[in-house]
Amino acid sequence: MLTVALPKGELLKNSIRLLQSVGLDFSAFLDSTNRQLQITDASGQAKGLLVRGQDVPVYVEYGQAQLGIIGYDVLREKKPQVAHLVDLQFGYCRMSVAVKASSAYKSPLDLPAHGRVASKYVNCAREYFHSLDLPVEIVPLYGSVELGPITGMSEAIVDLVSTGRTLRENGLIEITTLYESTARLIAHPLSYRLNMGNLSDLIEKLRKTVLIPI
Ligand SMILES: Nc1ncnc2c1ncn2[C@@H]1O[C@H](COP(=O)(O)OP(=O)(O)OP(=O)(O)O)[C@@H](O)[C@H]1O
Ligand SMILES: O=P(O)(O)OC[C@H]1O[C@H](OP(=O)(O)OP(=O)(O)O)[C@H](O)[C@@H]1O
Repeated sequence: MLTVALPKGELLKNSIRLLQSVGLDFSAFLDSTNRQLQITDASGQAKGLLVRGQDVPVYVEYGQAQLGIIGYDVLREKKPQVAHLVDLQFGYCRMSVAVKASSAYKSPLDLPAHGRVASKYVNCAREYFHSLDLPVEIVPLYGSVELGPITGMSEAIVDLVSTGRTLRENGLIEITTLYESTARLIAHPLSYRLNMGNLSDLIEKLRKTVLIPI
């Protein structure tokens, strides 16, 4: 039986809707009273694993799940050994550099050499500033990174922006975008190559569903 790793949080609802459109019903994961982390879909065709977004590529890389749904930002940050199959076109956000609106930094190149940049996405942040040849200290945080510049701990942040509301309500502005992100369908490379459990059929159905907006 095929196993699909589904991300908790922001991408869960749309992931479940997408799988429902190809006949796989994991809506039990949306029930707030549910504590089961592994369920079989209502038609008995596939198993679903409910995991933290960052962990989806881990289950897929190790082959415990043949398919997974994950934000492109996580793929950029973790560079897992997985097959990257379909842009699912939901979960839009962008990875941006932001600073205090009142600061004099209008571009990342205005940031002081050896200044601090707080981020949950340390690899993306490090790669970006390296590409600018601007040495900065990356301060790893697990969330609420907007507090970095507010408290004076860092000059800037590298973080996801979707509606822009969090930045606005915390007096920050974006000064550049590193890349845009949407949800992606990923697969365990060997299972994909060997077409385990007729994986290609399901992938094709998902691809078609994405082309016809749900
Ligand atoms: N406004 C948004 N904020 C954060 N992520 C978003 C947003 N919009 C879309 N996404 C996408 O949703 C994914 C999951 O985001 P979510 O906020 O649920 O988890 P997280 O807080 O990044 O991860 P975790 O809670 O596991 O540490 C992101 O990786 C990104 O691709
Ligand atoms: O542009 P917006 O629509 O306001 O969304 C952006 C916010 O959402 C994410 O945080 P999340 O809710 O994942 O919480 P976190 O700070 O714990 O990462 C991200 O880190 C921003 O803080």
